[in-house]
Amino acid sequence: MKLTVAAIQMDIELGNPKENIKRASKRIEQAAENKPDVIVLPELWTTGYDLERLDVIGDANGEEIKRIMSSLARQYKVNIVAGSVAKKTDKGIFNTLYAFNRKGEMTGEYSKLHLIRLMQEEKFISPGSSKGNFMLENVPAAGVICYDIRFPEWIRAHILDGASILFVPAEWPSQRLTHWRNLLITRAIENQCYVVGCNRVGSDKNNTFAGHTMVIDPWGEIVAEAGGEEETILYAEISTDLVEEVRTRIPVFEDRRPEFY
Ligand SMILES: O=C(O)CCC(=O)C(=O)O
Repeated sequence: MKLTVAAIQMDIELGNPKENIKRASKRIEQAAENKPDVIVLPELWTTGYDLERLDVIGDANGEEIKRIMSSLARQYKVNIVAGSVAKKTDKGIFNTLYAFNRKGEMTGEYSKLHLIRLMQEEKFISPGSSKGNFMLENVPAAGVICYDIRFPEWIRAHILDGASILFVPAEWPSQRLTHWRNLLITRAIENQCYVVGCNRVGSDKNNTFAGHTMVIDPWGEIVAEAGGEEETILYAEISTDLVEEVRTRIPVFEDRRPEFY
């Protein structure tokens, strides 16, 4: 099966959900003109890392974003991996990814498990507690968020649950671009899966962000990669047959020795 991905590499206006929702909706409309199978957004794209104000500008139970994204998915008959947003609940604020199918039904929800202390995320956001596997058409997929890719055991857990495409919305800073590119490529090689990393561009008061939205195939080859500064929509084709081919050629999953790990 072949799927076309459109990953939206956008700038985010700090603390301004209204403006960011307008921008992202416009980008989704643009991407939909090329009839991709799935559209992807970056991490915390409604608010940016305006952590101190998330209790005011976060989305109560994610309701507004779920409504808008579900309606866009239905309108354009496209799957949407709606990046992540700050979800306010009575148990705390979560950094939560949502996925929708072409009918606008929610197919996945995942709250970031690993919070990045370097950016003080843990002071304002509560960690999730479950995996991000979901079905994309008939293909098992998973979503994790940004810093999560530094934890190979967490990614492997999703792959062992069947995922053959890993979506990674991010707000990854430029100083660590080398880590972003190498971690994504390595996760693709070791798990013999597609990796779609969707990062933002632009700056906030603390960081400049790296862009370099990428799609990597299960052999570790870069199928498409955006630049580091421009807003763009990155298109790439995914072939699930290649996942099977690579896993047959080097049967890593059959050769594992988990009794020793
Ligand atoms: O791990 C990193 O270097 C960056 C992670 C990050 O920016 C995030 O999780 O938002």
